[in-house]
Amino acid sequence: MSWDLLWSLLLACALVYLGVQLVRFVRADGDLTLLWAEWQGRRPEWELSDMVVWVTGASSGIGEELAYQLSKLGTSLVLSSRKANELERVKNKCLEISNLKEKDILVLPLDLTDRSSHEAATKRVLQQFGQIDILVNNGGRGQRSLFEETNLDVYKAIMEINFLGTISLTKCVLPHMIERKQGKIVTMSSVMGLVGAPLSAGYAASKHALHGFFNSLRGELAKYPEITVMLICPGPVQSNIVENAFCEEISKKVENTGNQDYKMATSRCVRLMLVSMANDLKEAWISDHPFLSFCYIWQYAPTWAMWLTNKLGSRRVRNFKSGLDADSSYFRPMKKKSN
Ligand SMILES: NC(=O)c1ccc[n+]([C@@H]2O[C@H](COP(=O)([O-])OP(=O)(O)OC[C@H]3O[C@@H](n4cnc5c(N)ncnc54)[C@H](O)[C@@H]3O)[C@@H](O)[C@H]2O)c1
Repeated sequence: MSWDLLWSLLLACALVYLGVQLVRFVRADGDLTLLWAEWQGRRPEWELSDMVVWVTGASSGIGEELAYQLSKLGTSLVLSSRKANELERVKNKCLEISNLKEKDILVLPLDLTDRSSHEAATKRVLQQFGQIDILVNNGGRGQRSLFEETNLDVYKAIMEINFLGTISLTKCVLPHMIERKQGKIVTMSSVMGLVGAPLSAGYAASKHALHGFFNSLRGELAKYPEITVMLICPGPVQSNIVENAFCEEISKKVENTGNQDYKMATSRCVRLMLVSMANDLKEAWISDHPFLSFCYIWQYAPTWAMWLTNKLGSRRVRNFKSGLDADSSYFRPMKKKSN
């Protein structure tokens, strides 16, 4: 074989390899550490069964799906949110689809804003299971309104739920994890904890606050290497988040919740959360493109990202002002992975 032929073959192989990597990157729905963990890392099925997991916001959306996927892994569950009936519904479905028994699932209604109740709730969980291996701080609310038109009470309320409620529950559970020198504190942030976007200033602020808080707390816990502090940052995911979002006034509801087809399937988001938990990832970005690439641009070229945000954001605001769903008119439904 001549050298020319050999070089051509090598070049062709290299191009195919680069092509495959490019396609992988374009189809990616997680950051690079997460994709690596999914490909080569520990399986949730090996790591998470037999644990006790406390999920807040378990009555709908991501928290509800998390309860289902965890139940199939055999984890004991504590299901919390404000809505007892909905939690019972989720519990019954968990019992139906898994081998868990009645005693393995505790329904524990809890309001994140009622901070004085968090200590007693923690005691109740310990009384039932004797331990908490994972706390998933998932409960939260979105916001969709312009700053100029939004009452300050809305910003106060969103910080009470998404930030103060989350750190209050963490403060109650952490001493128990420290005593055992092990545990995982998994907090639901968002792509909006990494970037900003018009109409969501209060929501983005509450999620950015979680990053500042938990990234600092992780340092304080460095002497307990078996305690992991994790931040999960999903892009748009199918759930009730828009329906439940705050608007200009506390009592007002979002008028047009729009079409959810373009969003990531809830089951896929939760599968990637489980992979992140099994592999102790400190931060995981879970999102389809273009939101995922937006996170990279925001990190590496913030000024360009902000220029882009202004371009795309002004259309978002226009949609919102004309009564359309702010987002869905941007995106064509994309073919999605379901798990
Ligand atoms: N769906 C998305 O596009 C998306 C993207 C990024 C991050 N998130 C985050 O995921 C988490 C779950 O949201 P979701 O999308 O499933 O929305 P969702 O509205 O379907 O679920 C929110 C859950 O939080 C609970 N909750 C709300 N206020 C509460 C309170 N005061 N006390 C206790 N529980 C309360 C609700 O009852 C519900 O169970 C939230 O923290 C949200 O910010 C969602």
